[in-house]
Amino acid sequence: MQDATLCLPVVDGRVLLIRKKRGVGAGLYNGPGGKIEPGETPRECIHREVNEELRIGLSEVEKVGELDFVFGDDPFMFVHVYRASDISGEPEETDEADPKWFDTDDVPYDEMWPDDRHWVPKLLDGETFTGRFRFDDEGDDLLGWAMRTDVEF
Ligand SMILES: Nc1[nH]c(=O)nc2c1ncn2[C@H]1C[C@H](O)[C@@H](COP(=O)(O)OP(=O)(O)OP(=O)(O)O)O1
Repeated sequence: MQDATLCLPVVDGRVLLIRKKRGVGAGLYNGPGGKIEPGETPRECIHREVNEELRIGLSEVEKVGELDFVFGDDPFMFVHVYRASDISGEPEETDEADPKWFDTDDVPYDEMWPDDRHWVPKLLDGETFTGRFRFDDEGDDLLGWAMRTDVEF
């Protein structure tokens, strides 16, 4: 099972997403983040990834969720989800990511992973959650999901 992180910065009624240029989910909008490296904590990972992908810092970072993705019968990725209430610096386009701010009531769910419409609204509402999402073998279609809210991390 691959461990990874995601962060959604939410500042002044807008959420910062990236159009991913390569890797898993390339072409989709997503929160910045990536795979946890050996010896790294999830928190260290999210700060490194956000700096690498957007050249910004995060502040007031809170863990809000854990997501378990399964492709077919195989575990695919376990993702630690963070929400940041502030950033430092101006998001820049890099060879990994193109940043874009969206109003929190205008999130582009049709251009995101299909699970996102189930958990991103909870993050935006200030809820905490765990979720398990089962896709087909290729990871294209979401076949089933279960979530819990009000989880302590
Ligand atoms: N179903 C899903 N829904 C979602 O919102 N984010 C998902 C997801 N499945 C994977 N992700 C995210 C989690 C994590 O932030 C990211 C992992 O993508 P990558 O493997 O491209 O990561 P890296 O940036 O570490 O890649 P490389 O450095 O290119 O190996 O994709």
